[in-house]
Amino acid sequence: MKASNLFSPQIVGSIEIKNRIVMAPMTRCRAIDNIPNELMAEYYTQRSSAGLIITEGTSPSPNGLGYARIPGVFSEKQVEGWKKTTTAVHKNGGKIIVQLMHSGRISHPLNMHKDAQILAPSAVKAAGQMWTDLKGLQDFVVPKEMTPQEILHARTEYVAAAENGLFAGFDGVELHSANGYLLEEFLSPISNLRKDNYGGSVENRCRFVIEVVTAVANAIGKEKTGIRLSPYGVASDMPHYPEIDATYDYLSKELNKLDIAYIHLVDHSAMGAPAVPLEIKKVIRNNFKNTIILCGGFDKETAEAAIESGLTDLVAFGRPFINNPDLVKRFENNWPLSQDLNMDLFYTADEKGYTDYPFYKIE
Ligand SMILES: Cc1cc2nc3c(=O)[nH]c(=O)nc-3n(C[C@H](O)[C@H](O)[C@H](O)COP(=O)(O)O)c2cc1C
Repeated sequence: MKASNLFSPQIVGSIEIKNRIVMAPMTRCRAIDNIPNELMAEYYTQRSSAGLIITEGTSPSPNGLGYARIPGVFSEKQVEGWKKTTTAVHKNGGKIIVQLMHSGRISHPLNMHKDAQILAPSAVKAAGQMWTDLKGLQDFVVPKEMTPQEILHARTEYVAAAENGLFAGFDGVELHSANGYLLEEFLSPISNLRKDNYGGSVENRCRFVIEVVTAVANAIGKEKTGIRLSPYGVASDMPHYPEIDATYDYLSKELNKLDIAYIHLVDHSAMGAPAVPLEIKKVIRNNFKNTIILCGGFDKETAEAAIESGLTDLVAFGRPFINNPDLVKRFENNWPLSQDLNMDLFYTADEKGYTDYPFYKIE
């Protein structure tokens, strides 16, 4: 039998990782008062045999805390809270990156501090609803169109949060420019109707993302900076538009010029979304010379094949890491994966369905 290619050490930017298995970012809503806690440290530590952990979406700003109980990394308490996770993961030999997720229009006032604002490139409401702890499911609201000053301010919030992330002990930062949140809202001409130099042409729609990446890379180092993209993704009401290919072709070329550590590409077809055309994955792969991470619906065999084909360097696994804290060991030993994934407990508040999934036991 051919040896697996999943277990060779790699270097991502400046981060040395022990295998090619990445734990995908997953919001789990355990951060009571938006502050990372001991329970979260335990959850990530259980999964620290991954070559690289990418945390759940973590807000750089009070304005980006759209969901109930998601963490931030903009206050001193949040930074102190995250240190518990980074210290424990490092002690266990793992590497961990914080995903900066500004939820933009995918927010509800009931989830946010009363002085926070729901901001987006344009005042275009997303279709759909979101969970609030106070009143259950609620419709999205019309966001406030960002002024040029608010755009500048949001960029400074990303930079401060990235710096806080390193101070909290993270090995790097992933900018969440996927799945319909603030950064992707700028990329799409359906959520971005601006008439200034942040809207209209491909170059203008990519401007905010490129400015944020540039500023973060300048602040913490390009070798510690990555980005997540979801071309053709439809999550959070992001319909397809005719210039998708042109947008991601341009964006990936610009990201290559910035020489950042990685691009993390998402394909949610395994979750019922339309498939991401292979062609756009290849375009991004060819345009971008540093590390590519692919994510979405992989198992051990398809991950090995994707690496073998040259389409990606690393593979991220999301749901399999929830109910298989020892996913890496199971892959290494060809042990069966757990089948009991409880989706009802994805976003609840306590340890059930979070830190209580068992490690594999040989009978
Ligand atoms: C419970 C849950 C929470 C998620 N939260 C995030 C998130 O915070 N940020 C993000 O970029 N993707 C998020 N995702 C998407 C995953 O990172 C991943 O792309 C998706 O689960 C597909 O990979 P899989 O088929 O291996 O599960 C989430 C997925 C799940 C299941």
